[in-house]
Amino acid sequence: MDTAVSTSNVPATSPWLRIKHWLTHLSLRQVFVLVVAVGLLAPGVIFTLLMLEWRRHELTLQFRAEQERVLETLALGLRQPLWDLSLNAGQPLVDTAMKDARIVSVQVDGTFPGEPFIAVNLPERRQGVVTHLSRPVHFGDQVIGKVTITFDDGDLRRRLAAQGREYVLLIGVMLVVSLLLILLLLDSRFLVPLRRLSEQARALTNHEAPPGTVWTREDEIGDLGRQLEWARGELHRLFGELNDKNEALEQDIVERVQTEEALRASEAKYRELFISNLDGICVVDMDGRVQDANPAMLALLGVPSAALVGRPMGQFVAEDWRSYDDHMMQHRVLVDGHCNEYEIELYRPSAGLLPVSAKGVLMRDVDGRAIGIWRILRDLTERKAAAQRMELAAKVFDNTAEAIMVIAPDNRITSVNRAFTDILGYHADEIVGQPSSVLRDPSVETRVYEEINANYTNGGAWQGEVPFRRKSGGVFTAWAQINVVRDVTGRIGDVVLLIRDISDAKAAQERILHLARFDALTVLPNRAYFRELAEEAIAEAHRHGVHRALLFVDLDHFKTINDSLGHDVGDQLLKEVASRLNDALRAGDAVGRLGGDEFVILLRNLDSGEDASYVASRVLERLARPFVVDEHELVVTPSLGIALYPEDGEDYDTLVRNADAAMYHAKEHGRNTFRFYTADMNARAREILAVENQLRRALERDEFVLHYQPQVAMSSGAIVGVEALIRWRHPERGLIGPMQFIPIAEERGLIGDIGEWVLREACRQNRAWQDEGLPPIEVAVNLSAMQFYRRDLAEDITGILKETGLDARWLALEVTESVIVQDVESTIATLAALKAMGLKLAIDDFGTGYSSLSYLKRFKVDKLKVDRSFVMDIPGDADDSAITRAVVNLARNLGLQVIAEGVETPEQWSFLKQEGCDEVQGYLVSPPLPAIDLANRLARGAWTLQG
Ligand SMILES: Nc1nc2c(ncn2[C@@H]2O[C@H](COP(=O)(O)O[C@H]3[C@@H](O)[C@H](n4cnc5c(=O)[nH]c(N)nc54)O[C@@H]3COP(=O)(O)O)[C@@H](O)[C@H]2O)c(=O)[nH]1
Repeated sequence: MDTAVSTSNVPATSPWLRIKHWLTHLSLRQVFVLVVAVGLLAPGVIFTLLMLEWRRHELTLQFRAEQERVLETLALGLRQPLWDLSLNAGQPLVDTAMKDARIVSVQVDGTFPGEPFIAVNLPERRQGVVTHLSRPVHFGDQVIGKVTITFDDGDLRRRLAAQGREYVLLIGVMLVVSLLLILLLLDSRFLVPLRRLSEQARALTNHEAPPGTVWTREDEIGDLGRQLEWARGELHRLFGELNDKNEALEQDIVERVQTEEALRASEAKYRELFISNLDGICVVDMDGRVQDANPAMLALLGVPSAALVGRPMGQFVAEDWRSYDDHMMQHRVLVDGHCNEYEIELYRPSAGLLPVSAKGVLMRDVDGRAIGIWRILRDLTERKAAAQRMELAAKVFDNTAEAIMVIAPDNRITSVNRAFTDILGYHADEIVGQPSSVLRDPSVETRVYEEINANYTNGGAWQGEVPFRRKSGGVFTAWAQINVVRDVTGRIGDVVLLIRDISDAKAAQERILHLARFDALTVLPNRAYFRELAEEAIAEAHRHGVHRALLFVDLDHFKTINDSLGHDVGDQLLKEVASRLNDALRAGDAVGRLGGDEFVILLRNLDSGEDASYVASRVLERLARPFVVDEHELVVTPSLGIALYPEDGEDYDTLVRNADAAMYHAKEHGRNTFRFYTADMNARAREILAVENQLRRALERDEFVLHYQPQVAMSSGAIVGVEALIRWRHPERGLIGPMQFIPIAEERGLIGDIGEWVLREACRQNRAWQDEGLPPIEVAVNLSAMQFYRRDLAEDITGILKETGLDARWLALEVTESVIVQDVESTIATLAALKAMGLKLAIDDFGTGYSSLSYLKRFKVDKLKVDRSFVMDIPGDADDSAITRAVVNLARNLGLQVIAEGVETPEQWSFLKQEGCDEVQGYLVSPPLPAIDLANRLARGAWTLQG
């Protein structure tokens, strides 16, 4: 290889060198082939050339002889024709000669001048070299002409070339055969064994150990092969030994390198440990002088290396601790080889004293002699602070008001504080070691606790309300703060639980929430909370496409009771009403108090509007029974308005507004009833609002006026009294009847002032009539419930009578039956007081209310007024006739007067007269009249049926 490289690098400067270079690259086989080829080819070529030359010479001689013969023949043959100058005789001879293809031309010249005698020329026969041969033609001794023949040697050349090719072919075949034979011999005898020898030699060179080769040949090659085989065996053995030694050596080297590396690594590690150790470490010699110090030690002392190394370590120990430290070094480290940790203070030149823990370890050399001391110092500042913190934490742990419990990862309680034992009732000994689940409230599903566990496990902390069970079994709600303590790997360690008993706060919160949501008096949902409930129910109904109903409930004349009997009674009544409303509802329905005497009912379970009317009827029925409050037996009727979802409104406000409008409608229709909302009610509600506003100004503007309807005695036809009936001279709407504004005035609390005006005006007018000299008559004034139950009613009337100068006996008060039964006891007292003043008292609309006969006896009234609804159909209607008859009889039996109102027909008159009714009032006699007209009627005298 090396040779090849060097050889190839030799520049081929000369052809010889190039050939040499080429030859060195030839294989042995190529060399053999080359030698054999050259060896065979050279004699072959020479032989061929010689043979060819000899042949050419032979053929040339033969060709010359033939030329001479032809020339001779022709010269002889033309002797006669030329002599005779007979072309005919000469021409055939020439033509015959021209048949020889080697003759290009024949020219026969005579001795005469001019044209040749015969000339035949075929130039196309010229292919090689031509020779011109001439011979004189003798006739006798005389030369008579000359024959010239031009010969072409092309044929001769062709024959020579063919001969050459034959020789070349022969030599070629000989060469190939010879080569093949030689190569065969070469291969079997030389090249193959040589190749084997070469492989053996290569194997030796490559230190390989091929299988042993057996040489049987007895020639030089066999000898060489055997020698090589021996050498191979020897080499193999030697290499084996060498390899073993090498391996052992390598192993040795590897081990040594490893040991050195381990040593270096260990040294580096310990050096690194020394350098990076957070503890201050220094080496001091046996005199106590610092030999080496790590960065932590320098940092601890706050000095550079130069200020420490070489100095006695004792200089850096606080003076108070120096002898103790010395003692530890001398008597512990030097004697025992080491000492346990002890505390001293270091003196730091620039930063004062530092508490440290100190340790010493004796250093020995290989012979065990002490050569120094390792001094290890650790800053105790943080540890001391931590200890203080721990101490503080322990104090906090024990003295905190919140119960603290620590739970180990296996869910067992590992420690609790004093507050824990106080709050949960367990002594620490009883609870530590127990599973935390003993504190669970058994009524709460385990799943809830598992969820809490999962929450703080995932988040690391959790806080919230958790129910806990005390040792006593009692359960309380606690605010628990759970914190997970994780180790540096993030694994959950202990769990710390802070438990604050919030049962009181919770109760207070619930109370507050309750107060915020529920009406304090009735404990019904208040306006705001009821709205929430209703809006929820509406949203739910919207989702499910179902119906809801809202019932607006307003108590009729509740204000009267409140004002007359006081707020305590009113409150009690409202509570009772609330309770009865609740009782009237089915589960799922709800009632709330909007304020005052206004309640609202939410019906969830509703199939149709009929259901709502059913509930409304039940409410009416439940409230119909008298309420007994503080010995007062009170009758309170409600008016209800019903609005349906979604027909009458799709939101709470609309539904309430429409139910309210419907409720007013119910009030307008006699109260104690219910009405479903209809679209026109809102218009009516607006109208009512407008009326209310105008009513407030009507008194100031003197827009009220009284009409008087005569009441005549049936026996004489004389007008014995009048009923004062209010009218409103509305600036735009003209004269308005009381039914259109009295209920509104009552509802809106305006009736007090209006009623007072009516009383005063009626008394004034009656007195005026008397002053005019008209026959004295009673004037009956209607009292609304609110007026009737006013505490100072008697006082007011006394004042008015006094003011107007009317004698009390000419004033009658009409109170409806439904009003007086609202509070029987109060009524009795009020009626007695009024009676004592000398007034007349009549029960209006008698028969329509719920008065009991026993009460009637106790009511000090003078007159019963049969309601127009009974009179209307007498005598035709048997029931009404019977009722009217019964009322007349009752009055007579009780010693009361009886008056029938709404008498319109003579038949009614006759029936009433026949039954013994005392007085009548009605259109038959006269409609209500202005004061002046009434005065005229009075002046006219008695009324008769005919007149
Ligand atoms: N608290 C007060 N209430 C009052 C006052 N003024 C009237 N009212 C009450 O208003 C109701 C309606 O009164 P009014 O429209 O005046 O009707 C009275 C008569 O006009 C009517 N009447 C009388 N006779 C007939 C008749 O033959 N047919 C018929 N259809 N109606 C008739 O009856 C009303 C009187 O009824 P009553 O009081 O029950 O006797 C009415 O309830 C009044 O009480 C007031 O100042 N304060």
